[in-house]
Amino acid sequence: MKQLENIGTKQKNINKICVIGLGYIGLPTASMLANHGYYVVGVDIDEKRVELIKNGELIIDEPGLMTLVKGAINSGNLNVKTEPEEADAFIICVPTPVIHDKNNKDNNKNNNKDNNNETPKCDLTYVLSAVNGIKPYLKDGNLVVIESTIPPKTTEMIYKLIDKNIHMAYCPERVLPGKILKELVENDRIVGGIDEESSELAKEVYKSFVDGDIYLTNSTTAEMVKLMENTFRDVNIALANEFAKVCTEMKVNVWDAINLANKHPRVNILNPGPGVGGHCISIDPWFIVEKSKNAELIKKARELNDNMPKYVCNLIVKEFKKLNINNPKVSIFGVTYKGNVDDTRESPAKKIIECLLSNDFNVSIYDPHAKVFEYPLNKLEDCIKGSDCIIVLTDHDEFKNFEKEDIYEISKLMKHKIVIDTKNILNHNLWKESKFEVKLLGDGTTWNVK
Ligand SMILES: NC(=O)c1ccc[n+]([C@@H]2O[C@H](COP(=O)([O-])OP(=O)(O)OC[C@H]3O[C@@H](n4cnc5c(N)ncnc54)[C@H](O)[C@@H]3O)[C@@H](O)[C@H]2O)c1
Ligand SMILES: CC(=O)N[C@@H]1[C@@H](OP(=O)(O)OP(=O)(O)OC[C@H]2O[C@@H](n3ccc(=O)[nH]c3=O)[C@H](O)[C@@H]2O)O[C@H](CO)[C@@H](O)[C@@H]1O
Repeated sequence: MKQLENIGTKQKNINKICVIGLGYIGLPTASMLANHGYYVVGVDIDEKRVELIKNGELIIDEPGLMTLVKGAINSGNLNVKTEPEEADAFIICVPTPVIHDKNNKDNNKNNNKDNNNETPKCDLTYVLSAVNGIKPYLKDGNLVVIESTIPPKTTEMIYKLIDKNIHMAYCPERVLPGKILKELVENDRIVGGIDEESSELAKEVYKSFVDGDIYLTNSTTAEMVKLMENTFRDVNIALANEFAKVCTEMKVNVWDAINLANKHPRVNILNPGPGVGGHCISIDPWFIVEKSKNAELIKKARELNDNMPKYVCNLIVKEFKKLNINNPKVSIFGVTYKGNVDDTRESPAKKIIECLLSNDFNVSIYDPHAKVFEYPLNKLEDCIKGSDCIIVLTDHDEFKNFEKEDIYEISKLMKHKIVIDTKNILNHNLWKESKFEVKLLGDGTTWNVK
């Protein structure tokens, strides 16, 4: 194993870049680099995905992405395949999900209070296998960049595993799904090199397409910065969710209360909802909890958000008992983790559906964006036929834009006219005009139970 400071002279010209992992992050990044003059080899272990990309077929529902990808492929600057090859730089964009490790001794040590020995931790399997995959092609002087979100000190750990005289940096990705192409160019970037030379070299690569500022730091600080950004959002959403629960108890409308509280010049409360999903905010804070014994608030917020689906389900179950509707048929509107995206990873809808099914509800699902889901997806009409209630779980534009006529047509197909809005996105007056009883998450005035 080599020491961090033991780095010799390194080559500085980067012309060819290998991007490992062609998902939501790797594919836009590879295409962007290719469209900015680099020769890029995009690598994914998923053969089907590689074939689809080669044929210019849509694999990710992200505005403008496929045009960018097709442009890159047609220019001859982007070649996609299943195996890496020699290059000047390698950028790793593979998944970093969480695993629930019951036997993690660190958990016992770090979280002595309220510890159920199941604190999730980062699954580095994909990152390590990507690193192993590029090892045979690495040469002295190459640059290796990790973009995958990882726990603090992981870049240093991986650097020590590589038996070559390379540059290395952690450059977290900060783009917002739904606005990836815009934010890829406009966002400021953090580049955390294993040393200053590595930071400078990585900055040169990103400078080719980033209009935002590029800030240099060390790799562990960059790792913390990424995790702190998503934790900040998670903790603030947890606060909004807790307010929703309290307001339901108090028979207050949390949305009105938040709106009024946000009139204060230094208050900006986020939106409550059925839970926090996606491959980022719902998992990244665990990477801090895993490494630190001081992350009490972060852990609590994560648990609170993770419990929202159960809270929503229990509220619905109790309300139906009160309404005396047995074995209700409910129509779920939206199962992606948030509005106008196709990604269902860690979606709160999954947990809510599981819970409703276990309470003998009949469940049918409509989602105009989701392509793959654990449960069958239906057309709108099939989903609502004979239904007792619509439950809106995702803020898709299609739901916001229902017009009076659409709602009337929906109402004709339903058995009972109840709609539960967990995102506060429907035009409630229009639904009421079609004789719907509207129940709003966090509005205690609309629920019979609390
Ligand atoms: N999705 C986001 O909005 C977002 C934003 C910022 C950061 N991130 C982080 O970026 C990373 C990637 O996330 P994503 O959403 O793009 O994931 P993704 O699942 O969409 O894509 C990852 C791709 O990597 C491929 N892959 C897995 N192992 C591989 C290997 N050894 N070699 C080559 N390919 C391999 C998979 O087949 C998949 O196509 C994660 O760490 C995530 O936390 C994601
Ligand atoms: C700090 C930050 O902004 N990071 C972004 C985030 O992207 P994201 O798409 O995961 O983030 P969100 O849009 O916040 O959605 C997450 C979940 O929270 C729910 N939600 C949201 C707001 C709210 O007020 N109430 C809620 O309940 C929403 O429905 C959904 O389930 O992580 C990416 C990867 O690291 C980053 O790159 C990207 O910058």
